[in-house]
Amino acid sequence: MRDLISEMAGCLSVDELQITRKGQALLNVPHLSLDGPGPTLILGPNGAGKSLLLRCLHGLIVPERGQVRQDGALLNADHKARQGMVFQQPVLLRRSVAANLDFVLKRQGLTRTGRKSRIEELLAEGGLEGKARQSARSLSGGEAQRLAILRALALNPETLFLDEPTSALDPSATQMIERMVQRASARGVRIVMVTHDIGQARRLATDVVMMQGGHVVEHGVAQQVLDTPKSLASRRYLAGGLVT
Ligand SMILES: Nc1ncnc2c1ncn2[C@@H]1O[C@H](COP(=O)(O)OP(=O)(O)OP(=O)(O)O)[C@@H](O)[C@H]1O
Repeated sequence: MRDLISEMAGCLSVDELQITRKGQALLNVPHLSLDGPGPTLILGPNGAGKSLLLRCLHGLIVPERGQVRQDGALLNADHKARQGMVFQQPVLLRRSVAANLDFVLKRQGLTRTGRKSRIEELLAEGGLEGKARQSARSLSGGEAQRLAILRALALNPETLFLDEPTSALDPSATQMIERMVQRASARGVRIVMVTHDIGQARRLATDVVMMQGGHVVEHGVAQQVLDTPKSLASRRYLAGGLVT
């Protein structure tokens, strides 16, 4: 089963990735391969380059050097169309909850009836039944983030990138998002998620990428990285120490 899920989700990798601004190296990743069976969580201090890496993997930023590959092929428009991204602040249309979902479902060419039943399914998945007609802008922070995730999932992505999706949410709202992430992962969606929440990494991750200063300082099985980190930077970060 693990092999099957891994095969479904494919392999995302980067080689010789470099981003510099004004002569300063912001990201320098010689190689990283994300091909584990479950969620990858990316951790590290502020400014470590986590969001930049996520944006490169999603093709939002084109690095001046290096390559991003999906299943060995250079990341292309087809790959990107099968990726979804959710940001820390949900970006929603000034429309109803249902219309936000309908907007993306129309791109899949579903009939009106098909879209209606898919919207119902998605609302149930996100615990937003009864909110279909409510303005998306009037949702609570947790509800809005769930809608943002549903909108990304509506396109049946192979890979879902999440950049600190729960950093502004309370524990119960966070738990709802984590369950959505776990269910998506169990359905074979590759999850790549940035977090500062070490407990969240323990709850969700199969593998953990630790970053510092634009470098991947460690990547391995979640429990090993979190319990017995090899690098000093990881040990300091996980101990809550100052990482410079
Ligand atoms: N467009 C840009 N121009 C110049 N510098 C940038 C740009 N985007 C990011 N940076 C810098 O790159 C570094 C890494 O930023 P990034 O947002 O990836 O960090 P992060 O690990 O996600 O941090 P945080 O946990 O605070 O969100 C930071 O020093 C940031 O200021």
